[in-house]
Formats: sequence, C-alpha cells, structure tokens
Amino acid sequence: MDFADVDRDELERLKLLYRPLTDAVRELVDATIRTEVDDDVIREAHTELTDVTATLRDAGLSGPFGTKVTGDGISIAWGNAAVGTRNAIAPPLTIEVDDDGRHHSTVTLGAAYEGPPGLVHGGVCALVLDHVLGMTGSADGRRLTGTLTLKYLRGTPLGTVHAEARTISVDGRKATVRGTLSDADGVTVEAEGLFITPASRN
Ligand SMILES: CCCCCCCCCCCCCC(=O)SCCNC(=O)CCNC(=O)[C@H](O)C(C)(C)COP(=O)(O)OP(=O)(O)OC[C@H]1O[C@@H](n2cnc3c(N)ncnc32)[C@H](O)[C@@H]1OP(=O)(O)O
Repeated sequence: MDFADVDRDELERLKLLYRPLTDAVRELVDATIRTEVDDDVIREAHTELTDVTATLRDAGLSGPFGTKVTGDGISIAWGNAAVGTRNAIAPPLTIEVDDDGRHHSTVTLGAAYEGPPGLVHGGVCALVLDHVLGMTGSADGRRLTGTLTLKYLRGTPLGTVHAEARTISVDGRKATVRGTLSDADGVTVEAEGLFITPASRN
C-alpha cells in the first residue's frame, strides 16, 4: 500500500479496520496462555489459526512495517512494539501530554506480560518506561534512547499500571528525562534516561 495516497479519512478507516483484528489477536494470546480446553480442541484451534495466518500472508510486506508517512504528513508506526496499531504484542500504550510537559499513560498489562508469578516482566516495565520517557524527551524533536537506568523498588503486579515522565534538562542534542511506573499502591519502578538526537539520522 502506498501511504502517500492515504488522507485523514482513509487513515481513520484503516485504523477502524485493523484495530479489531489486532485486539482479536491480543485476546488470542491471552486465551492461549490461560485456556484449559481438551487436547483435541487445542489441535483444532491450531489448524484453524494456521489457515488464518496463511490467509493474511496472501499479500504482505517483505520486512517490518517501519514508519510510513501519509499524504497529510502524518507519521504512522503500526508495527511499533509499544504503541503499534497493528502490533498485538504492543500493550498498546496511549500517551497523554499535560500543558506542563508531563507525559503519562495508564495501561492494563495482563497475563501476556508476566515475568515473576503475578508480576510484570522487568523487560516489559523497561519497554513501557523507555517509550514514555522517550516520547517525553522527544517533545522538541526526535531523540533515541542513549542510556536508560531503572530502579525496581518492588514487583509490579499484573493489572493496571501508570507511567509518567518529565524532562529534567535539555543540553543541545541530549535530554535527561525521569519517570516512574506505579500501581494503585504507589511507585514500583523509577527510571532515568538520556535521550539523544543522533548526529546522523539512523
Ligand atoms: C516531535 C518529533 C516527535 C518524534 C516522536 C519520536 C518518539 C520516539 C519515542 C521513542 C521511544 C523509544 C526509543 C527507542 O526505542 S530508541 C532505540 C534504542 N536506542 C538506540 O537504538 C540508540 C542507538 N544509538 C544511537 O543511535 C547513537 O549512539 C545515539 C543516538 C545514542 C548517540 O548519537 P551520536 O552517535 O550522534 O552521539 P555522539 O557520539 O555524537 O555523542 C553526542 C553526545 O551524547 C553522548 N552519548 C552518546 N551516546 C551515549 C549513550 N549511549 N549514553 C550516554 N551518552 C551518550 C556523547 O558522550 C556526547 O556527549 P557530549 O560530548 O556532547 O557531552
């Protein structure tokens, strides 16, 4: 598909088309982890899913989705691991921005994100914080993660979590950002990152 031909209306139509598919795959992942149906039902589901996957592969990209730019100049990253509209692995995060620059996101992390029993995998905590801090540090232009330091104060229970971040300082290409991941009882992970605009675009 040539996204240069896609205008705002078409983009909305495509989002409405793909979101339910992605949500269904997300549900499938959860069901696959938690199902206790009989063996023959598992085998039947496997066969049906293999057929569905083959159907989707009838036409497709030869590599990852990357970033596409629509005719209206909107950048979309539908394969992104944190926010991708077409990526069932993405929680997905929705990030809001306050007038004072604070970025924040509340998301539910279910069984697919488990690390220690009942707790969010440490790498998933890092994914969420990297993205929220990265967006915060990119508010005045795109920056990549140079360094990300996390302090895991206690386990983060699976369920609804809240991430937030603020830019502490900007020094040319470098932005220092701090943030936290929390559950209903308070902060579970503290994060600090240095986000850098590459000298050469990569
Ligand atoms: C408005 C636009 C919106 C866009 C939205 C996008 C949102 C995105 C949200 C995404 C969120 C998810 C985000 C992701 O998933 S990003 C994916 C994970 N990150 C990467 O893949 C980054 C890979 N690394 C690089 O691309 C480059 O090495 C970077 C960009 C890091 C440096 O680049 P460059 O090679 O050009 O740098 P330089 O050598 O000229 O050095 C410059 C200065 O920086 C200092 N330094 C260098 N490296 C590091 C380091 N690792 N830690 C600490 N400091 C470091 C260096 O000492 C120097 O300091 P000074 O001597 O000046 O004091």
